[in-house]
Amino acid sequence: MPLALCCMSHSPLLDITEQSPELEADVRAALSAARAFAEDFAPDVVVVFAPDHFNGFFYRLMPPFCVGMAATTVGDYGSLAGTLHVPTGLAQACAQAVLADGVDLSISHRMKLDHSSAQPLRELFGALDARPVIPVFINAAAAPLGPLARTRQLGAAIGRFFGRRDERVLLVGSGGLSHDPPVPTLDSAPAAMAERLVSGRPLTIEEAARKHTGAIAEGLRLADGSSERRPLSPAWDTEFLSLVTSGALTELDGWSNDEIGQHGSGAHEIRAWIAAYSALDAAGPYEATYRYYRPIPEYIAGFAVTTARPGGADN
Ligand SMILES: O=C(O)CCc1cccc(O)c1O
Ligand SMILES: [Fe+2]
Repeated sequence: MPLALCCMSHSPLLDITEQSPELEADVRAALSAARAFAEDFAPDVVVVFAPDHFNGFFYRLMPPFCVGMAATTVGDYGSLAGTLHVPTGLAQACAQAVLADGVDLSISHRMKLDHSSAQPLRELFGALDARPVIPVFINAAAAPLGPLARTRQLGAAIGRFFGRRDERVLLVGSGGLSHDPPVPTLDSAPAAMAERLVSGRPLTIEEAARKHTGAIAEGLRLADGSSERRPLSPAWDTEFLSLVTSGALTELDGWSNDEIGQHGSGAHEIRAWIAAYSALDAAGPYEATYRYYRPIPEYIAGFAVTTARPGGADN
């Protein structure tokens, strides 16, 4: 029953670039607040809702949602590579309960995750395997995407499952908010890259290096105003944060994917937040206990960190 939540944006540029001391200290303080919250809550299990950037999920078989029974991270952009400690029996019971509750999902006994899972686990716990983790993939990069309502229902079903149990569960959502990072799409990628988006072959060393330098260069352009990618949308980000932190989750059902995409291809990652907040919401009213937001072009991210726990309204 005891649930708590921590949602945070991610960006590989947080790890692989050096920014002004002021910016780095500001972001570090927010991540430290999240870490203190997680440590204080001392979860028995962590559910990480995270997208993927064509590192673990490909068009040869692209599910909208997938719960991992066992999982490793690929170490893209120098993020932590290794094996998660997935409580397989609990993950199976969770998947079973979600299916019984009316939301279809896939499962994987060999799930691959990227920086979107590795970064929050490192920031919150210092390691991939410090706590039992159930990874939940939420497709946000590979069109077509379903309606936000289905992501909300997925989160709610997971929240109802844990609401009937005794484990202390930290719900983690990773990604967003507005941002338009240089992630390929099947429609627009050159042939060799499009083939990889389908087959899932590993990036060559040269391709990985180009992706790395390309992301760094894009962050510099976004920060100096010369980028041709979509700008960050602080007003939209703030509206989103107000909705999720106030419990107005069903209002998001009216947000279309076309409109969300106006705020960058990465803006679809708000799905991870919606799933995590909906899981918390399923257990009753909640209150946000921490909220950080800063548009950070240097990181290509409308960068937010929030924590929440049951409370407010009826409590
Ligand atoms: O994996 C990729 O290629 C995209 C990585 C990436 C870059 C900037 C900001 C992000 O939030 C992000 O995820
Ligand atoms: Fe991302």
